[in-house]
Amino acid sequence: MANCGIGNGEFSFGSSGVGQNGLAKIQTQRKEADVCHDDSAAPVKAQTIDELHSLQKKKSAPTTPLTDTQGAFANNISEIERQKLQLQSISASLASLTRETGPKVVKGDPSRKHEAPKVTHVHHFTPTIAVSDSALKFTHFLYNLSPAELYEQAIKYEKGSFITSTGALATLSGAKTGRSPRDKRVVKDETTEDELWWGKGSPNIEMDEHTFMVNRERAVDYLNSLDKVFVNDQFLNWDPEHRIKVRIISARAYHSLFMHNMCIRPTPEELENFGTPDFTIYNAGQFPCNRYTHYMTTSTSIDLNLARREMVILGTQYAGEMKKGLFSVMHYLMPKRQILSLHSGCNIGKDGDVALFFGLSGTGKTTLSTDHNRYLIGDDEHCWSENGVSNIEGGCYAKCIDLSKEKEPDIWNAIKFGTVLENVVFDEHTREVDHSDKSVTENTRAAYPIEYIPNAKIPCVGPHPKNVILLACDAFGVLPPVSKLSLAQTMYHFISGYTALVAGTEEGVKEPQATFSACFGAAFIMLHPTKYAAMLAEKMQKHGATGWLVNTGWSGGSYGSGNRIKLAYTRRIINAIHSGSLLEANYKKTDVFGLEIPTEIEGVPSEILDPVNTWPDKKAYNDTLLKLAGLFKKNFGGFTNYKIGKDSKLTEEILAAGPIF
Ligand SMILES: Nc1ncnc2c1ncn2[C@@H]1O[C@H](COP(=O)(O)OP(=O)(O)O)[C@@H](O)[C@H]1O
Ligand SMILES: C=C(OP(=O)(O)O)C(=O)O
Ligand SMILES: [Ca+2]
Ligand SMILES: [Mn+2]
Repeated sequence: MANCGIGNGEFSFGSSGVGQNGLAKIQTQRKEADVCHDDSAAPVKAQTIDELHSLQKKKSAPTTPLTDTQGAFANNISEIERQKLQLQSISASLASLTRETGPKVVKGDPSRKHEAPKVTHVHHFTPTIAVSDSALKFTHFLYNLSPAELYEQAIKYEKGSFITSTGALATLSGAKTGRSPRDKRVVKDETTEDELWWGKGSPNIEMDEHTFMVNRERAVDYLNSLDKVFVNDQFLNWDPEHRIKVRIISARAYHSLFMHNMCIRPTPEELENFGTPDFTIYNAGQFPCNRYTHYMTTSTSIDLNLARREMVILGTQYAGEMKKGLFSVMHYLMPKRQILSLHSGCNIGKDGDVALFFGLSGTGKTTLSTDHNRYLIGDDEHCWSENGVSNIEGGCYAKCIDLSKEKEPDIWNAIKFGTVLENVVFDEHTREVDHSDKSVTENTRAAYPIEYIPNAKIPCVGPHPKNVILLACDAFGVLPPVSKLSLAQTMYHFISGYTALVAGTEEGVKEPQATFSACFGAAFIMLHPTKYAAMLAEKMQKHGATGWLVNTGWSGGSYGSGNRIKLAYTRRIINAIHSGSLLEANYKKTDVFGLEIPTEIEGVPSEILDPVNTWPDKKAYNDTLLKLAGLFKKNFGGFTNYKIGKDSKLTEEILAAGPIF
């Protein structure tokens, strides 16, 4: 028997018969010969506790197998050389540009002094004596840690980090729980002055190169002053021809795990050959910007410098800034290569039919692209090139407020070990998350690797889209649940980018409010909206894609009196689009917006398909419809002087595709 229970044998407080303070060994009646020995396993091969602990961990397996031609010795040399180059690269990234060349960097956790660092630091063999204290300090960096290592870092060192009952890492993003679009600045230089969209309606608030450098220095000095920083080297874009290498330097394990999940994770082999990143983010979000600095209006600044290929984050820890910041960069880089960048979700059916889901935050991109009957390509950011579509990211970022297992099972099940759960509330003992609790924010989020969705399509690429679905969460409750669009109407609604912003994702939005955001993502586009619109029209035409407008918002009245359209109905509408059955339905045309609406869809009550039926007060409906149409017209006024594409015929058609009243 291997189990020595109390009363069966002996128990003592010392290691020998007599305790250190001389207490006699406690003896039960049993004689020595009867003592039960646990001999079910061989004794550990260690003489000391430290030795025992050293047995627990083994070195990660070499990622590149030793080849016969190179031999172990040759490989060893190149491995040392490779690690030296990596240290130099990271030191260069963290360099102060006004003082010494770059900090002395050491790989590994400074708290684990007894574990010899994997590589010794880079020496700067300068004959001069260091002129600043910062030159004497080492910067420890934790490079592409695994989720388990990042969990330990977060739980040990970051307040507000806990493991939930399903294994996710609950974290707090601090004072900011949504993006800060009014604090996003872009360096205006000779090139970007002409290339980018500036002025009214543009998300690009200008800053000069010098101010960028002031903020960059502030962030770099802050990061170098810390005990350690996290470095992520990862990729964007699943299209191998147009893959972008990104480096994210951050102060929090939370940020490192978030980006581990959201960007494409390199294989060990890809990491060995990573080289110099194409773009670098300095996330010093815990540290504010300095309001005495020119252009700074708050303590928050998210600064993009395209010439330097760098982004600096000060004064916000909301992780979405990093993901959406990189999305802005892609909105600049990809169109230069004739590739259209899209703020859309994307999935593909079993027969290979691809659908895009455009929409602003909270309109349903993540919810509707995550469909148990289809393969998920991505939930938020895509490219459409000559080769078809590709996801930019390696993960999803789902809203969690009121998340239910029944309505969104795949997202629910993705909230497990490795997933970052932001700003949720949980039971202090059971660690069960209450997804209805808005105590911290309404914008609670889960960030998980895309393979946590069981039917993810990996690699995340697909052929040219068949359906282009424009999602609008209409808080006025007057847009039909679904309309079939002509190409001109698709372009009109794409450029308009209408929705009602749902509270939370952007700072300062407490109630849903009507908003127009060009290309369903004006906060992220860098060029004039008509550039993206022209590319979309050209691609839709060339590949014969059908446009649809789906209202995932209110029905039977505006926000406050009506109700949000049931997710189950929206899913059936979307199913009918995917299957092709909706294309064959009977249609009628609505007044004012001139939208083609189906008279019947399987599984959806026919009366809700024309919103006028759902409003008890018909006059209120008509007034609201005209009010919204007026808002559309006013907004589109800003675009009437632009030509879309080479074809002035299309431009005229688009102008005529808006509401008529
Ligand atoms: N009819 C509906 N269609 C889509 N989403 C709905 C609907 N009704 C409620 N929702 C909720 O709205 C939210 C949509 O958010 P999400 O899919 O994350 O938007 P996005 O990815 O576009 O930011 C989810 O919380 C979802 O549960
Ligand atoms: C992360 C965001 O994306 P979305 O809400 O579109 O999923 C955001 O807008 O901050
Ligand atoms: Ca989004
Ligand atoms: Mn989303």
